Amino acid sequence: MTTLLELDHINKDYRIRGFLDRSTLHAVKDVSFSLEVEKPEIFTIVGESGSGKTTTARMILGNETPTSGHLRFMGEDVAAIRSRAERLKFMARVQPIFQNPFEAFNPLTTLDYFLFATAKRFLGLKDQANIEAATDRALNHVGLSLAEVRGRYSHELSGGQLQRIAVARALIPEPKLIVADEPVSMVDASLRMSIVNLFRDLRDTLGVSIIYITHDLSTAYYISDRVIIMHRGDVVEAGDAKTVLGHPQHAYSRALREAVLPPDPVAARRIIAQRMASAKAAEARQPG
Ligand SMILES: Nc1ncnc2c1ncn2[C@@H]1O[C@H](COP(=O)(O)OP(=O)(O)OP(=O)(O)O)[C@@H](O)[C@H]1O
Repeated sequence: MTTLLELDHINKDYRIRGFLDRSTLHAVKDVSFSLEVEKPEIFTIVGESGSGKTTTARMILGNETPTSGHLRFMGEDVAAIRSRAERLKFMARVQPIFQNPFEAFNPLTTLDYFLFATAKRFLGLKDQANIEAATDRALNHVGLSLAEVRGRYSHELSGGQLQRIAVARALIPEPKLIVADEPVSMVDASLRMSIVNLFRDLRDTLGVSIIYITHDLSTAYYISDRVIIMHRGDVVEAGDAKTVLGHPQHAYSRALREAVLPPDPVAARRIIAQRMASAKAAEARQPG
């Protein structure tokens, strides 16, 4: 087996400068996991707001450097990538998909422009026919074609369609890993499943692995192969998705599963804290 991605005891601290003092925020604490080339999978990171999911994603994408630990992609330490050429090669193989597809595309420019620019930058293509062929191929993987997208602006499409195009853009460089940070939270509820189903198709047809970051347990349960649950920077549970999400062991994971969380993060956090307190109280009442 060849290791695609390895997080080896990763920590990320931020120095917080207060009015009078400084403190350290441990955003990610001792996270370790790895993905294999030969076994493409949907690896999901679940947690509420502030649990360290995005920081972990940013480190995997090479946009943040771990405070300690090693993050390796295809055996190479990501923090050691220095040259522009090496960086471009890494970026082609590890592609991001972000939460808000409307922010991903400049509203004043047609969508095909971005797709062509990606093909030129990462595939080094110069000939327009080749650029268009690569773009069309990527769009076909998400159920679209260049003919449907050509000349259109982001405001002409729905969030769901636009997120599909964002997935197509990520596919153009032929990545081995996609890091999707809350990719469906701004998409209409009725279209969420179709986007996550797409991830499953990409895993199976293209052999691409996906790090799926979400606070949505239902899509996580439905598509994930493996899952880790993060809480305040710690991995509190890890393993096969159906086992972890179906039979959560940790009080926080159980609270997450049982909570039907409101969209307001403060209210969601309050509910989780209440449920954890009652779970702890129930555990304390258990004899032995
Ligand atoms: N650049 C930064 N400087 C200081 N603190 C940061 C920075 N980035 C993140 N943090 C803090 O690190 C913690 C983890 O944040 P992170 O964004 O990784 O969580 P998250 O689970 O992705 O939440 P969300 O879904 O809200 O993005 C939070 O307390 C956050 O405020």
